[in-house]
Amino acid sequence: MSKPSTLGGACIIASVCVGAGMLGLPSAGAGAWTLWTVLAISVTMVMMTLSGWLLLEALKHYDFKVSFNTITKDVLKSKVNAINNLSLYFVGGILLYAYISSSGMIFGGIFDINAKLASVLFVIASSVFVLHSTRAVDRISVLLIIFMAISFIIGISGLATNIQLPTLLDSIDSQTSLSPYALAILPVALTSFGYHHSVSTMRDYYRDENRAKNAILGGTLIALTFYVIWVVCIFGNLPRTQFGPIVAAGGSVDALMTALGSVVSSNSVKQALNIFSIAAVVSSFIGVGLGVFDYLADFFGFEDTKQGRFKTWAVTFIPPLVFSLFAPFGFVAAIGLAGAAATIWTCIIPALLAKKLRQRQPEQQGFVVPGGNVTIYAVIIFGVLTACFHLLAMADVLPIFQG
Ligand SMILES: N[C@@H](Cc1ccccc1)C(=O)O
Repeated sequence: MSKPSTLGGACIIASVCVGAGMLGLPSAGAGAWTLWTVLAISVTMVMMTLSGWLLLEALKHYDFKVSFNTITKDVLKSKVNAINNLSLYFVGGILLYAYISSSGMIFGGIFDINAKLASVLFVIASSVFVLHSTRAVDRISVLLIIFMAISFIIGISGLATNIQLPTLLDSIDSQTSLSPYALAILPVALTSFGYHHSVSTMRDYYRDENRAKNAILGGTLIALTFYVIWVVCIFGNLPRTQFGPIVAAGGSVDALMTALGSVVSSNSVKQALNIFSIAAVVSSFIGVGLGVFDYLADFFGFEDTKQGRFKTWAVTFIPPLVFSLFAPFGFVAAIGLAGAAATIWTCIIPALLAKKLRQRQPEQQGFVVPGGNVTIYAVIIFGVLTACFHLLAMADVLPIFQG
């Protein structure tokens, strides 16, 4: 059998990364604008790659099939593992919540119905695939990814040819200092580079840490490339001053698309961007939904029968739906909150695992992340600060861009 290619694994990691975070980046970065946003996402990419590598290094002491859950329980004990699991579930739940809220607004607008009714109909229609089987999700995902790829290319090339340098660099409004806004991007950027539940899958896929390491780096590099193109194309077309209504709408995807629609003259580019955003929301909803579904089925011990799957469906989708109907609080805020929680299992726990295992076995063989303890502390500090930035932004302590 031929060995799996590094590029294949890199694409898997990139497709796990690309999702809600990417859709939230333009609104989260509007305050800091192009240069600071690109800097913030680049720093995040480096830290999130290192944290994935630290998890990989920790896993090398175990069997290829060993998962995140098992290693955390073994090295850091049950209490920390419970926190790890809780934050994993929380991130899945809040991402579903964000998708349900934005799909309600998108489809409510398209079909001219109430957004809440649209959310309910969206959940029923899309979660059917998850309820049916992983195979159904696999099929529909391929279709959605084809739609996404084509519409992304058309939409982005339409935007790219229309980039205005003064808009991109915000040189008209050079008086305002943009740097204080850069901190608020980090939680959303952290979400956009979250892939860490797939690290053990990658290791088992290659059965070689060094190749898995390259696939992870390749994946985060592909994601970074997408994000930079995405942000530059949007910031080069939509002036910073026009982000006011988008920020006021909580950075929702449909508000972003409406604003883009007003500055893009080509109808086909407008349509392509709309199709892209819908396909991105639906595919991420189904992808994250399947992850949470499998996780909860295992957690509650629900069987893989019709009745069992229905129970799992209910615990997976009803809580985020109910929250989005009764407590809507904005897309970007939800994505940032996901980042603040994800930092636990994407930065802090991987660094602690590697640290503990380096102490346990000072004579290290095989894959070791470069930089010694400096890398470990840098990842932990980055993770803690990112969570703090989100909490500070929520408490109105960090400057928030209002447009
Ligand atoms: N990166 C994913 C979400 C995610 C976060 C954390 C871990 C795994 C996945 C997205 O932006 O949609």
